[in-house]
Amino acid sequence: MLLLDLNNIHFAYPGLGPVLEGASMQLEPGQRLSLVGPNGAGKSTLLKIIMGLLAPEQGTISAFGKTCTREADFHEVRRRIGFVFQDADDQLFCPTVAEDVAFGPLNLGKSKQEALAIVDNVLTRLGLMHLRDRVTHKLSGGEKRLVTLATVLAMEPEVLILDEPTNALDPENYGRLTGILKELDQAILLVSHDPEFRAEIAPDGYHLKDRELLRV
Ligand SMILES: Nc1ncnc2c1ncn2[C@@H]1O[C@H](COP(=O)(O)OP(=O)(O)OP(=O)(O)O)[C@@H](O)[C@H]1O
Repeated sequence: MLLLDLNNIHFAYPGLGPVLEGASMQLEPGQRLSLVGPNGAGKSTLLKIIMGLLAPEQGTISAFGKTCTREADFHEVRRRIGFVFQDADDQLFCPTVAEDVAFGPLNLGKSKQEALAIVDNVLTRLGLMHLRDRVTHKLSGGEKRLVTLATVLAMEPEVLILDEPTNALDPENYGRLTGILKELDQAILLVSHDPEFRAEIAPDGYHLKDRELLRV
């Protein structure tokens, strides 16, 4: 079963020229793919289409073997795909790190005790226990990036989508991130302008060029 199967996607923002014209891509279980292309090519737009935040004018999106058409279909997609946004501030909104990491599991119906166990488990795995009780908005940019990844992993997603995950990371935290990603079993789709990072995590993938996706 394909985790993601996009076929012939066409998309334009209202009143503007086309961003995607016949884009197709597939993601298989355990696969790690990168998505590259110049600034403004439409990478973030494509990720938003996958998550059902933008609707294509033409084409089909299947996730986990099911065609997604209605908004309700994408609720399941958003539960099963963990999306790490480009800007951590869009994703962290609780007073403390522990509360931010617990938010997703609590939302999925876990008890307070279960959620706290998940918080300690995920933060320990990522080597971030020292940040557990810190005030989220006072963290550094790099710390926020890693905490964002913790909030996403706490929900045990089946696929991870990472938009420029190495932004704001110093060499130590860059190394920590690559170490974490290599350990994960989840399929990964990552957008990154960093060739060293792509070579390490997802050397294969798609190039978004002339509004289409080419396998590279
Ligand atoms: N909400 C919007 N309304 C109108 N146009 C938009 C909107 N969001 C993006 N665009 C335009 O759509 C095109 C694709 O943008 P997108 O953000 O998907 O590119 P990208 O490949 O992710 O770029 P980058 O590498 O700079 O992050 C750009 O020309 C951008 O200006």
